[in-house]
Amino acid sequence: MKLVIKDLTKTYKNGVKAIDNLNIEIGTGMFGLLGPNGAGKSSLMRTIATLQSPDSGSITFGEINVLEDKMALRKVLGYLPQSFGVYPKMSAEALLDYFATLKGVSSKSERQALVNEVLEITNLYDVRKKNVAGYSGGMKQRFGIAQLLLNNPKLIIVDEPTAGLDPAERHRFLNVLREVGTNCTVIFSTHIVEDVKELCNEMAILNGGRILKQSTPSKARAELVGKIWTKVIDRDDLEANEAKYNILSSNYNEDNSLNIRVYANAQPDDDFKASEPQLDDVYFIALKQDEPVLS
Ligand SMILES: Nc1ncnc2c1ncn2[C@@H]1O[C@H](COP(=O)(O)OP(=O)(O)OP(=O)(O)O)[C@@H](O)[C@H]1O
Repeated sequence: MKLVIKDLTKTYKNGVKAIDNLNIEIGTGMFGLLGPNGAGKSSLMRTIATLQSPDSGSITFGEINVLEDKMALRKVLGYLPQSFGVYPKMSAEALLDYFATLKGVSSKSERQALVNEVLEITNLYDVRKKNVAGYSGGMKQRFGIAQLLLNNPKLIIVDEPTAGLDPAERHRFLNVLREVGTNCTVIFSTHIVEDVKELCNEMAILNGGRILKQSTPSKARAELVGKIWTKVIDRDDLEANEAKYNILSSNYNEDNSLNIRVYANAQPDDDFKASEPQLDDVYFIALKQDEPVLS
């Protein structure tokens, strides 16, 4: 099923235009929505999840007119918000059983089978008897996925789920999401380029409430072949180089020199070496091209 968003706009009461005439089509699979803080990711996700209304535009998911038939969308939606709030002192197993009851699964044995299944998928089965309130950040995020899987969603929205997770927990979380995302539409928002690289078959870069680019990670990188150049410079020369070249990023080397990555259609000068394009380059170029031109 395809999610189609047309001419979507949302301005908050304080005058901030968080979504600005946004158009996008998202098909089955893992879709990464990449953007810096304040880009409008949460606003877009909350709007798709029917938790807030836009000023104008349309959203359809398959046959469902999302803005007009909110209940129909909610039946097929699994949503993990950026912060889930406070958990009661209940075991994961008991809490999931309670959620399943709320979702209308009245048979105890059916609930048990369902709860066990989602605990297995999210790798929480061994810790099912522990209080969710005492779970680590990563376990809580996986629990968030377990609860949304209870109603077998066709559209899953997860808002910056890896923020604040340590590398091992992040890895475990991404593995769970990868498994979940094989036969439905998963929209995953993040400001971490690496998340998209590891997980998503489609991606879009969002800033200022607009889609700057939509592509696949590999296509987006392929477009930059022959256009990314690196050079080692003295750290004191950064400003001079910034004035001369289109620098995308710079990293310190052990000897305190800097490795700069530059975007240019041809080798800027003899000291530059061609470099294989990375997804970070795609992201930084999209954001740079979106910067207002100062006069
Ligand atoms: N309820 C609100 N009222 C007013 N302004 C808001 C509200 N929610 C978000 N904003 C503003 O809208 C813009 C987009 O915010 P949003 O939270 O959608 O971005 P984001 O990409 O999810 O960023 P972050 O990663 O920081 O959550 C920001 O300028 C933010 O300050």
